Amino acid sequence: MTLEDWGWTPFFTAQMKPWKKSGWLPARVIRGEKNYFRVWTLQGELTVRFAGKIRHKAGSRVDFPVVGDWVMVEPQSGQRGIIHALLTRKSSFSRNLPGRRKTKGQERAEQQVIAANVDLVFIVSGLDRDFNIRRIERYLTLVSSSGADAVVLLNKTDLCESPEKYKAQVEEISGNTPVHLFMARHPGQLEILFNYMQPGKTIALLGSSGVGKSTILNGMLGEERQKIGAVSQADGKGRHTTTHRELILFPTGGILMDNPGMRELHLWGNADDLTESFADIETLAADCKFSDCQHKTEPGCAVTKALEAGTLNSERLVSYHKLKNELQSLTQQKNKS
Ligand SMILES: Nc1nc2c(ncn2[C@@H]2O[C@H](COP(=O)(O)OP(=O)(O)OP(=O)(O)O)[C@@H](O)[C@H]2O)c(=O)[nH]1
Ligand SMILES: [Zn+2]
Repeated sequence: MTLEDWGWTPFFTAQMKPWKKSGWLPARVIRGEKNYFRVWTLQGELTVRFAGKIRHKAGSRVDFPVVGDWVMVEPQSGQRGIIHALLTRKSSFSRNLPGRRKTKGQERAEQQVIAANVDLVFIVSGLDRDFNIRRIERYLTLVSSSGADAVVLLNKTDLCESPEKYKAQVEEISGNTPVHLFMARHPGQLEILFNYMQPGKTIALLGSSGVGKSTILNGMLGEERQKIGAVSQADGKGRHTTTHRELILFPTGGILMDNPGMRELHLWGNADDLTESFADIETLAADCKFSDCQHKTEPGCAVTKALEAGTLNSERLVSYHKLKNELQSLTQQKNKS
């Protein structure tokens, strides 16, 4: 196993310089427990703690390692070690923890990093009652602010009469993001996902509870075990509701992040993050008469014009305004804190 198999790239090599002679090892966080982390290094898996002095220096939660992070570890005896530094993240996946901290009675925005250095996110949505285009829009915005790429999986096609219609609806808003119809219960379909797996590439699944993330993950793990001829593992019953995040290295190449259902989806980012997920509206906005047009009642608004012409869906515009408000008020809260 090489560092590259675990996602190491020149981006991280460039950050290693100060520690070249330290004897510390680059390590990827594969699991975080309350007081320790499991990391992978070229010397195998280690159980490590966060050095006290960094813990003291770390100003906010953002500076604490999370699953997917690369850290510098001082190895110790007994497969243990100490984390001395956190390498800058290539991408990070955050949410806002609203109302967790108060400053002078005011709610303060607090960023919680959930996962780091994810390259690709499968946004999973069920084609049963769960389907909600506005939620997909929200997930697309969230992934876009993380710096990762996205793929939309519309799962449970067997429970839907006209899956193609939903696919077309999502393609209308997804820009360059690929959209696939999917049936997690059908093993033959997993190939669609394996096509995205590559050595060193970290993939995460995102979607509300019950959309089929665990089913997909178990399917992929099962298939992987068959591919490498491994005996089915002790947890052969299949895993149920996931309770922690961890990275799973596929011996045939690629890393999958097991991610618990994200129920609270509070965005973290700023209004610029909508540029990608709402490229259609942003493009129209370039033709508005006023550069600070809010696309509400202003004259010469190209967005309102598209709405009247029926080329822009009104619900999509409502969703845009809502997400924009949310991101703007988050920026205000951040500036206060
Ligand atoms: N009919 C049908 N059911 C599916 C499909 N994929 C998953 N399911 C079922 O949907 C239910 C929820 O699936 P899970 O894989 O547990 O969903 P999850 O997203 O991991 O949920 P959390 O762990 O709560 O986040 C299970 O009963 C699955 O068997 C599918 O393609 N078709
Ligand atoms: Zn406008």
